[in-house]
Amino acid sequence: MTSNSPEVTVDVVVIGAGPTGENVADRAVQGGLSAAIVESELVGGECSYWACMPSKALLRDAAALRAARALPAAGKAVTGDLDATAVLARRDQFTSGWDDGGQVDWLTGAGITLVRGQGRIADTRTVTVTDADGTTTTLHARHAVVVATGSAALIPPITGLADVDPWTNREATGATSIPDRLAIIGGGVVGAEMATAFSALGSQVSLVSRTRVLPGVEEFAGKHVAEALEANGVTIHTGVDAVEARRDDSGDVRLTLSDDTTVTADEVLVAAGRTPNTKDLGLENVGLTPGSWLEVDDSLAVVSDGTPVGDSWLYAAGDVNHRALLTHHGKYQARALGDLIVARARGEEPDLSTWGRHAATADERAVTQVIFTDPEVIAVGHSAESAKAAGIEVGVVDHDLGAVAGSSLHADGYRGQARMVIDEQRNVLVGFTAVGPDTAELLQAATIAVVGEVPLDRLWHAVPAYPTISEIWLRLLETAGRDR
Ligand SMILES: Cc1cc2nc3c(=O)[nH]c(=O)nc-3n(C[C@H](O)[C@H](O)[C@H](O)COP(=O)(O)OP(=O)(O)OC[C@H]3O[C@@H](n4cnc5c(N)ncnc54)[C@H](O)[C@@H]3O)c2cc1C
Ligand SMILES: NC(=O)c1ccc[n+]([C@@H]2O[C@H](COP(=O)([O-])OP(=O)(O)OC[C@H]3O[C@@H](n4cnc5c(N)ncnc54)[C@H](O)[C@@H]3O)[C@@H](O)[C@H]2O)c1
Repeated sequence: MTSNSPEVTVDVVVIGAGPTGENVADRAVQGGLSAAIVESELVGGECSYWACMPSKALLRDAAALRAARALPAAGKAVTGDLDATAVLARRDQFTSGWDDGGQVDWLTGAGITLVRGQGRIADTRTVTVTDADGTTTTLHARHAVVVATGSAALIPPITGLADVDPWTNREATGATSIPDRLAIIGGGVVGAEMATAFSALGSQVSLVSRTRVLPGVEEFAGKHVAEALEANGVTIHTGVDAVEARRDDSGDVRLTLSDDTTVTADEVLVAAGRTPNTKDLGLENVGLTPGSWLEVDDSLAVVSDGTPVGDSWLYAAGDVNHRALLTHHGKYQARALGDLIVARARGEEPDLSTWGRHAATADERAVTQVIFTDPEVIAVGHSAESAKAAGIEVGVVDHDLGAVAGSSLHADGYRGQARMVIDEQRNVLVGFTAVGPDTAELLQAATIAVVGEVPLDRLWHAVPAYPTISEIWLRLLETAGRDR
């Protein structure tokens, strides 16, 4: 840093302008504080350009086509295959051609100062930002520094993998053409969604996973997705690791699996989990370990050995704190945290009670997720297994989602399943999972039931309209029985 490098003092400095960082800064400004946000790549973060939005744009046309083909007359009206070029062009619209001008306009309009460059924590409440020209700006925060730097694809230590130029989520969501053969390492959410997308767009997909498909959700949901992927021509290898990768002279990638099987492909996508963006963040300057996830307390203050760093000036939200690697949970944390920083700046005590204004209670009790595979998976709160592990007296109620009038009207041969996980002592829902075509929009009803801790007796009065897929609620309640 040179002596004449710019110095700026604001109330709050946020490092990382992904969905989380943008929302923390916005809440702080709405609360009357000044905020600067530091971004080394594109304002909008991974979600806007290489994750949620482009991946869903790659999936949407195929989902619409499937829905039409599940009906006899509409199916007859649909001829031909998906136009992959048109799908990629629509994806480009959603990423604005990887130009963040629109999001920068939003930031500016919200009264947030954008500082472009790599942010590093230099000292207590001090962040240095080095831009592409090497110029360093020093930002001083009167109240708080928030780390919202997100995560990147984890590249596992597989022999030869780095040498085959593997795709990560960035190359997959930004693909400019569809490979004839795509091998995917990882059967989690990214692997399953990208297998759905690329198989529909014309790739011959091989999915390799150490675990079952979608290990993070109830087993029945992953099973439905795996069966559908196989029915769509995806070859699935579960219970195996990819142990070696080589690209031969013809350009083919050969993956050797732990059961000695070989998978040959044109490209290999690594979807084996995430690593925190904390390697080059100056964590060592405040006694933290570079490259680690940032552990936080209930106020989202970064802790080291269980104790907040300094006097709780350093916070972490979004993927980087590893609570729930989902955009909407990062934004939820951001709203609580932005308001908490404002409260503390005003000398007010934050409300960190369960479901209190400044507590991110849903991260523990009601994480919500939609997995946009074929069929879709929705989940909120506990699975049966996680509820048992949490010491809850669990009641599990399952029902065939296809055996509902609304489902049978929705699509011929509709297949799916739904599960309620009940806390028997309190007679409330603590978890809900469903798998089936077009279930995404059912999730919020379940979320309200879980977050509202609505007694099952009262849920009987939430009358689902006939004939909708939501009638699954009535079927589940009937299966659970009214005299509980
Ligand atoms: C393929 C894929 C699909 C996904 N789909 C969904 C989905 O459908 N729904 C969903 O809810 N979630 C989805 N996710 C997860 C979602 O993308 C993340 O949870 C979300 O992006 C996290 O937001 P964030 O703001 O914490 O971090 P990010 O979006 O990663 O943003 C962090 C920002 O910080 C910047 N940054 C990092 N380090 C520095 C530094 N030192 N200085 C300055 N700037 C820095 C980065 O450039 C980035 O812009 C998906 C993920 C993947 C990989
Ligand atoms: N729709 C959504 O909400 C959505 C979509 C995509 C991603 N995401 C989020 O992004 C995060 C990352 O997703 P992800 O799929 O990368 O990670 P993940 O942790 O969900 O799954 C990783 C998978 O890779 C497997 N694996 C790891 N190393 C392996 C190896 N060497 N060989 C074979 N298999 C291996 C694991 O067993 C696991 O099945 C998730 O937490 C998810 O919440 C969300």
